[in-house]
Amino acid sequence: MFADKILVNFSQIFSPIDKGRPLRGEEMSEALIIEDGYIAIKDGKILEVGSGNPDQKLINGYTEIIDYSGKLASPGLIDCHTHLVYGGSREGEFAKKLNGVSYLDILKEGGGILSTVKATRESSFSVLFDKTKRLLDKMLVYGVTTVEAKSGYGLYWETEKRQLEVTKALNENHPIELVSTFMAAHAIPKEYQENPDAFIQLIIDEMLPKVKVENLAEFCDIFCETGVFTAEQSRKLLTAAKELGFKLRIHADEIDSIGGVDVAAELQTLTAEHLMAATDEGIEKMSKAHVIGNLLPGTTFSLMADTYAPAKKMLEAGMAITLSTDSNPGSCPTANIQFIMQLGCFKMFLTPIQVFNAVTINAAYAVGRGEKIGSLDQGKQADITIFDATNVDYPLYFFATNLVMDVYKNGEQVVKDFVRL
Ligand SMILES: O=C(O)CC1=NCN=C1
Ligand SMILES: [Zn+2]
Repeated sequence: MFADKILVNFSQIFSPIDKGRPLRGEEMSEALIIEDGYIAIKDGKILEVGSGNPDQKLINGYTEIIDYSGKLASPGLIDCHTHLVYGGSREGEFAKKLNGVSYLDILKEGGGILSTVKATRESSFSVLFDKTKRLLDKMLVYGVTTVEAKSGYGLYWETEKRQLEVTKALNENHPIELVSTFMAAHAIPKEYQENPDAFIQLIIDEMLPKVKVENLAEFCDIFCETGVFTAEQSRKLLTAAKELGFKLRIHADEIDSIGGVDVAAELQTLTAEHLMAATDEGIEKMSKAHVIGNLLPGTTFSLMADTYAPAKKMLEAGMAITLSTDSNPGSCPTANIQFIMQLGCFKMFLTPIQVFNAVTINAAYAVGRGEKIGSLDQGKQADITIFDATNVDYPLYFFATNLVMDVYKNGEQVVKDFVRL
C-alpha cells in the first residue's frame, strides 16, 4: 500500500509498547527507541514505522517525503487532566499564596474555585469559547494533540451545560481532540454549604441524566477533599454515575487523605487524580484495583508545597501512572505539559522513558482512547509530535524551553516550524 507521506531520517522515534492496557510498574521503563527512523502515514493513520530507508513498496509518485534529520518524534502528547473552560483568572490570590494562605483557606473564604464559578457564570458561550480556544492553541504548540476537559465552574446546570457545550464545540473546531468530563461536584455552592448532601442529590437527580441524554461528557469526576466532598458523598455520586454508564475519575488525596482512594479502589474508577497525600496502603489498593494514578506535579509546584505524589513508590507497587497539567486558574495556571514532564523527572525522579509513557500510551488509556491514540502502532491515528532534539532524554534535560517544532493530528500538519520562528 502506498503512503500519502513519509517522515524520514529521525534521529530517534519514541514508540511506546502498547499492551492493550496501561503500562504498569516496571513496564513503564520500556519502549521502542528507533534510531534513524521513519513514519509512513496513510489516510491519517500510521501505516508503518521503521528504521533506515522506507521500503519502496510504500512510495509512489504522490508520496510526500519529509526530512526530519536530527529530530525526535513521539506520539502526540496527551494532557489527561485539565479544568480548561472557565471565566476570569485568579492572579489576585497569588499574593495571599505567597504570604502563606492555604488553598483550602482561600476556598473557605469564598475565593478559589468559587470565585472562578462567579466569573464563569458571568461569561457567555462565545467568551468561554474564544478564551478556551486560545488556551488550546498554546497547548498545541507544546505538542499536545488530545486533552481531557472538565466542567465544574458552574456547579448549577445552566453554566455546567455551557461549559460542556463549549468543550463539544471546540472538539469540532480545533485540531486538538477533546475528551469531556462532567464535574459539577467540584465545590459546594454557597446555598448548600449547610447541606452538601442535598447538592449531591441535585447533581444525581437533575444533572447526570441530562449530561447523558445530551451526550455532553463521557466521564464523571468529584473533588474528594477536606471542606469539599466526603468519601461517602463521592461514593454516592460516582455509583450513580457508573449506573448511568459514565466512566469514573476522582480527585483524591490532593491535600488530605480522607478516603477518596478507597472509593477509587471499590468502584474501580479509571483514574484517581493528584495523590500528593497518597499512603502506602492506598497505593496498594489502587494497584490491586488497576486504578491509574494521574499525577499533577505542576499543582504541587504552584501551591508551593513540598509533597510531590510518590510516583516511584507507585511504580514499585505495580501501578500505572500518568502525568497531566491540571491546567486551571487557581491551583495550576499553566498550559505547558513539557514543564510537567520535566517536574516528573526533576521532582519525582522518573526517567525520560517513564515520563514519555506517562503522557502518551498511559494517558491514552486514561481518556478511554488507548485503541486509537498514544502509540505509533499500525492503524492508530497519526498524531505525532516532533521535537528539535536528537533523543528522548533531551526535552526533559533541557528544561523550561519549548522544543516542539512540528505537530501532526490525524496525519495533517497542524504546527509547522514553530521552534524555528
Ligand atoms: O482550584 C481550581 O480551580 C481547580 C482545582 N480543583 C481541585 N483542585 C484544584
Ligand atoms: Zn483537577
